[in-house]
Amino acid sequence: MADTVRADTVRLDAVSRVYGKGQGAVAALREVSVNIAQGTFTAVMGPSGSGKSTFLHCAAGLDTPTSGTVRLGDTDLTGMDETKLTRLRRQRVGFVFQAFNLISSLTVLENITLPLRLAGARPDKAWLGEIVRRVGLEGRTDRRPAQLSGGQQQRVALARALATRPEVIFGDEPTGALDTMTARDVLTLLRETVDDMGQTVVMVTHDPVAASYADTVLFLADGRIVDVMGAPTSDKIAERMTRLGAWN
Ligand SMILES: Nc1ncnc2c1ncn2[C@@H]1O[C@H](COP(=O)(O)OP(=O)(O)OP(=O)(O)O)[C@@H](O)[C@H]1O
Repeated sequence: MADTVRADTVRLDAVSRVYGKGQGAVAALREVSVNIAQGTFTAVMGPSGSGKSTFLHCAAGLDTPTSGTVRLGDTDLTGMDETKLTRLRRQRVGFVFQAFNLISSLTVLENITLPLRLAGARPDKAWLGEIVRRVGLEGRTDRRPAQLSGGQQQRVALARALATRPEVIFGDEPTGALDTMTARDVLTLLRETVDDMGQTVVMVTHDPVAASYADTVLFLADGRIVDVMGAPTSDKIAERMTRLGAWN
């Protein structure tokens, strides 16, 4: 597949995000440009305050850049009103957060199908069965989130993110609340969605081991992409982060 040309799923061109005005203004992103190809797994790392969350929020249509453009496939998000952005996020983007963000009064299956119902789409039973099986939740779909372990809850969140067949899944520290072994299971699942299902995943993380599951690691410092690493290993990532002063 090395000679296959992949389309870009997410594309940022000269994206800047400035919070506040005048003397107190903070440039969280400075002219960031990056293309993220379909069917790839990208990790975003950088010291605290380097702009990782801002990057993710701008790329996912949760925040609007001060300047520059963000594209999802052929769609330019710049200038979209909140109603259109909400629809786009529901139908074309999946999210996995550190805190799982499941609804405690709903069953596992109801949580998984919630984005579909919000988007007014009819759940495709075969597809739901496939993702429930993939994330290893067979036989648990009638439970409530509180009856599941943290790792199982994050699997529900991943299944929920996959339910609408999104063009991209954004993860914000998706393994941040999990113990090491459980985190590895969830990372393996994310990796499999990329390798087996052609999913595109973009994940912010502080953890070099988590980032090593990606194809590419983007390093942010002071609002800029300062390095891009292919074929990452946790040692190479940790060394790069040390040079960025992340752990001083
Ligand atoms: N709503 C806001 N108002 C003002 N400044 C903000 C706001 N959100 C973020 N910032 C500033 O923008 C910069 C980048 O923040 P961001 O949260 O994107 O960094 P981060 O790399 O995700 O940090 P962390 O690893 O600590 O979560 C920081 O200087 C932060 O203080």
